[in-house]
Amino acid sequence: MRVVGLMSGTSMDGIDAALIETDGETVAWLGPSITRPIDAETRALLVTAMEDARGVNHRDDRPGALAEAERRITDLHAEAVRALLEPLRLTPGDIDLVGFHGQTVIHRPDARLTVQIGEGQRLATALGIPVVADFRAADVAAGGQGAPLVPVFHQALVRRLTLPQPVAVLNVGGVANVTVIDGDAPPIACDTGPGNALIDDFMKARTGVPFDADGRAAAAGQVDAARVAAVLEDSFFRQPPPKSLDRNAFRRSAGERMGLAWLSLEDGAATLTALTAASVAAVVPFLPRPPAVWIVAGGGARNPTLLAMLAQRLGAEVRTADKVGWSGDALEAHAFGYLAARSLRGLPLTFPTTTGVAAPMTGGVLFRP
Ligand SMILES: Nc1ncnc2c1ncn2[C@@H]1O[C@H](COP(=O)(O)OP(=O)(O)OP(=O)(O)O)[C@@H](O)[C@H]1O
Ligand SMILES: CC(=O)N[C@H]1[C@@H]2OC[C@@H](O2)[C@@H](O)[C@@H]1O[C@H](C)C(=O)O
Repeated sequence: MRVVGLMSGTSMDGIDAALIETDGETVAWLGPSITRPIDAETRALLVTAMEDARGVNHRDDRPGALAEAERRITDLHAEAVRALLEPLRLTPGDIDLVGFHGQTVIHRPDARLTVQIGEGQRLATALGIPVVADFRAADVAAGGQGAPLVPVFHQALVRRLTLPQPVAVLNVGGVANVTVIDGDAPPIACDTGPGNALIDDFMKARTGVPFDADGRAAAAGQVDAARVAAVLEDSFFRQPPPKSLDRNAFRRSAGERMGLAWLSLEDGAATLTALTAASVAAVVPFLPRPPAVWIVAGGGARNPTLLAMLAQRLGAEVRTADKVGWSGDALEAHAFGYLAARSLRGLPLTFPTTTGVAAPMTGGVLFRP
C-alpha cells in the first residue's frame, strides 16, 4: 500500500506528513515528507483547547475551544497532505490510505481517557482517501497506556539494519519515548519523561522563542545536578516500563522542584537538557541488558548539546536517525502510515511490553470518503 502518515506532535510546532510503502509488516520504502508549520494563532487555539480539555470526562466531549480547534486542525492536515502530494505530481487517487494521529489534548490512561482531536470523516471526505484515525482509543479502553504506539514500527525498521543488539530507538519530541529491541524478543517500550517540552516552555518564557536553537543556551550553561536529582525523585521514574505521560505532566512540579526562576537562561536550559538525558538513562536499570546503540529521532536529535549529554550518561554509541537512513523529523509520520496499514489488516498495534495491555491489540478507526 502507498500510505500517507500524519503526525501533529506534542510540541505543536508543525504537522508532519510522510509517504510510506508498506504492507503493515515490512517497510518497502520510507518516502519523502514535509512539515506544515502551525501558525501562532492556531498554536494559541490549541493551547486553549488543551486547557479546556482538562474538563473532559468522556472522549467525545468537546467543551470550550475544542470543537473549533478540531475543525481547524483537521483542515490543516488536509492542506499538509496536498502540500506533500503536489510537488511529487501525485493525486489523492495515487494514495491508498491515510494514517491520521490528530492532536493529543489530554492523556490520562489511569482514567481510561485519551483524546486526539481530528475528525477522521471530515479528512476522508476532504481528500477522497480512506483515513484511519483514533489509534490510541482501543488500547486505553482495554486498560493499556495508549502510548507509545511507535515500537512495532521501530522493530520493523531495526530488522532492516545490521547493528549490535540491543538497539534503542529514542524519540525526543515534546515528550520522549524509547523502544528497546533485542533480536526477536518483544520490544520493551515506554515514555521516558520530558523531551523538549520543558526546555521549550522555559525558553518561551525567558526569550519569547519556544526552543533552544541547536542547544546553544544549554551549551553555555552549568548543569545543576541537585535540581535534576530532585525531579528524578518523582515516582514516574521509579516505575518500570510500560508507562506513558501527558505533555504537561511535569510542567508545574518540575518548575517548583527545580526553582527555575532562580537560574540564568543558560543554566536553566543546561539543567533542563540534562534532565531529559538523565530521565532517558533512568530507564536502563529496568532493562534486561543495556542497549549497545541508541538511535535518536525527533526534534531533540537536532540539539547537539542534548546528544552529547545522552552519550555521556548512557555510555553507549548514540547515532541520529538520519545517520541510519531514516528521517528523524518524519519518523513518527512514517510510523502512523505504517500503523494505518496494520490497522486496515487487523494486525496488532500494541503489546503487553509496549503499553501494558493484557494481550496484543489492534486499533484505529477507518473512515471512508
Ligand atoms: N535545531 C534545533 N535545536 C534544538 N531543538 C530543536 C531544533 N529543532 C527542533 N528542536 C526541538 O524539537 C521540538 C520538536 O520536536 P518534534 O517535532 O519531534 O516534536 P513532536 O513530534 O511535536 O513531539 P512528540 O514526539 O512528543 O509528539 C521543538 O519544539 C524543539 O524543542
Ligand atoms: C498521548 C500521546 O499523544 N503521546 C505521544 C507523546 O509524544 C511522544 C510520546 O508522548 C509518545 O508516547 C506519544 O507519541 C508517539 C508517537 C507514540 O505513541 O509512539
